[in-house]
Amino acid sequence: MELILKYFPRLTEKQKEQFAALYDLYTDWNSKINVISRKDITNLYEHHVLHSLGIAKVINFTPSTHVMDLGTGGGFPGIPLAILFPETNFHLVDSIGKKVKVATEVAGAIGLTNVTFRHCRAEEEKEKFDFVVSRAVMPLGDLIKIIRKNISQEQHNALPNGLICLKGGELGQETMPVKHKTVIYDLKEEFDEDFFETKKVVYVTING
Ligand SMILES: C[S@@+](CC[C@H](N)C(=O)[O-])C[C@H]1O[C@@H](n2cnc3c(N)ncnc32)[C@H](O)[C@@H]1O
Repeated sequence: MELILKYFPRLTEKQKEQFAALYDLYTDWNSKINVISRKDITNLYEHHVLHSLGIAKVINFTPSTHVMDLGTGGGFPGIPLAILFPETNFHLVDSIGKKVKVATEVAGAIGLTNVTFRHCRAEEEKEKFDFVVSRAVMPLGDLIKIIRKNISQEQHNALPNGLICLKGGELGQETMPVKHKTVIYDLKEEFDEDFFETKKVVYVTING
């Protein structure tokens, strides 16, 4: 939890309480329904919460922005982002119902009111959003094909609408989209911990 304050020092008391509550909630839910590797639960704040918040080092979502988290699993990056941006709306989608249940239960327990959930394949989701965020779901090219239909034309943010994903060191093997403006941010520039040495945020403009 101190780790989150190290990089996001201006949290409100409510946000601090919400972040602090995640440890017990995820430890409990993860023992029943596996949403993160069991060995990794002690690294929850570094590997999952702070990693999710890497997106906030790239963009400050304006209030009433609509964001879809594609393949949210137990709620990453959607839940940490929803805590950090309480006036932004997050729609968390996953094709596995029991994972959506964990995300729903955690969000309910900490009183998040800016999140909605849907158990479906993202291919079936027809709503429009300003941004789609995603971590560890599928290669960039496949993501772009699926979410092109979901990106709204109306712009409300400093960056044009598009896709923002968290990627690991495997990025070298991924084909970069040729038709879309793409910017890669190194999280090692933002966070000192070794875990972030190879971690990137990839931002792809769609309808910019
Ligand atoms: C490796 S997990 C990552 C979960 C979460 N984003 C995280 O980082 O902890 C990938 C998730 O993507 C979901 N997924 C894969 N393809 C999907 C699709 N087409 N539509 C919705 N969810 C999908 C899977 O059900 C799974 O929960």
